Amino acid sequence: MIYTCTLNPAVDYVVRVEDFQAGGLNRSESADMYAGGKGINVSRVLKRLGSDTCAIGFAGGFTGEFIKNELDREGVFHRFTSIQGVTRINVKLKSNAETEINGPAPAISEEDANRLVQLTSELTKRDWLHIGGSVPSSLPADYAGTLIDAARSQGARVVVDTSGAALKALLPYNPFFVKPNHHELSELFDTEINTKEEAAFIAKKLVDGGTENVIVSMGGDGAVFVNKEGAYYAESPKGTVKNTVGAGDSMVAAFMAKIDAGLKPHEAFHWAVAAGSATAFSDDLCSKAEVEDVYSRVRIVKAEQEGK
Ligand SMILES: Nc1ncnc2c1ncn2[C@@H]1O[C@H](COP(=O)(O)OP(=O)(O)O)[C@@H](O)[C@H]1O
Ligand SMILES: O=P(O)(O)OC[C@H]1O[C@](O)(COP(=O)(O)O)[C@@H](O)[C@@H]1O
Repeated sequence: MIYTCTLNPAVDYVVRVEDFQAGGLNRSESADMYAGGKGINVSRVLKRLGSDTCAIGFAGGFTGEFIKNELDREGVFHRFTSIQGVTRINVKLKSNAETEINGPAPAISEEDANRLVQLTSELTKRDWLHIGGSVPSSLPADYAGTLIDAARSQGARVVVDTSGAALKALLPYNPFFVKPNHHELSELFDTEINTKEEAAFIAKKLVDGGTENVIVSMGGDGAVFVNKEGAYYAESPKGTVKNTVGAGDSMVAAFMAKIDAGLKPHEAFHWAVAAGSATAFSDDLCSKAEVEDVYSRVRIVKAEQEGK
């Protein structure tokens, strides 16, 4: 079972405005709400791809109820730890450009935090623990590390999809897989990554440091995969981009699903790029059929030298 842990889930409120004017009255053409947050998106895609998954994390208030109801509707199993506060709403404004406003997290009590640690300590060596998204500031700085230790005590496999200080703090735990985008990787190494070669060079540093598999996603420019065996580059297929929210999460879901099904890491990478692009080309997250359709249009090539 792949457990996805979203410490700071969100209702994603997606509004489309024809020609957005900052400071003026704008009327939206459409407004849709989705159960969001990195792990929740990953679980939704895993379910669509036919993998066993369970979404965990903290949820509270009417927005927390909305998320649980949506997951029920899609048949995604979940075991959220209930909190007193209200789960945030993240605004995704689609106009001439895509603008995102991600809200702060509600406070998490020590008791609720401990209940989630207890839950992750019940995972077994057949399970995965995916930790995704931002970490509420009310939690202790080493909280996500505590979750990892708890899950690993029984042998669960750990995947990390966070950014900034949270990602930096979790790398010493040697995750099985991380998927920063090139901006997040640039920030982590205080550098600027513009090309696939540069992304592979920096990703190899993560592999040398103990992370087993690294995908660096680069939006419409594709992605790079690096592990101990070498590096691969992928081009994103061309298509009409409708929504890139959750494209990265879709990649992560497909990579885990295919490794879990026994594929080699570079083959799982091929599926991961297909899933990312399939989501970019659809209004919501990708379906299995959409991923299969895009798969044949993804080109991956092995880099000539490891890390190049
Ligand atoms: N404009 C696009 N055209 C085609 N594929 C895309 C586009 N944007 C994203 N993707 C696909 O989704 C993946 C993840 O997107 P990216 O924006 O890098 O991740 P994140 O959502 O984590 O920032 C990319 O590697 C690519 O496969
Ligand atoms: O926890 P964070 O970093 O604020 O991110 C949460 C947001 O990221 C998402 O999970 C989308 O992530 P990606 O676009 O990176 O796949 C949204 O659903 C959510 O609003």
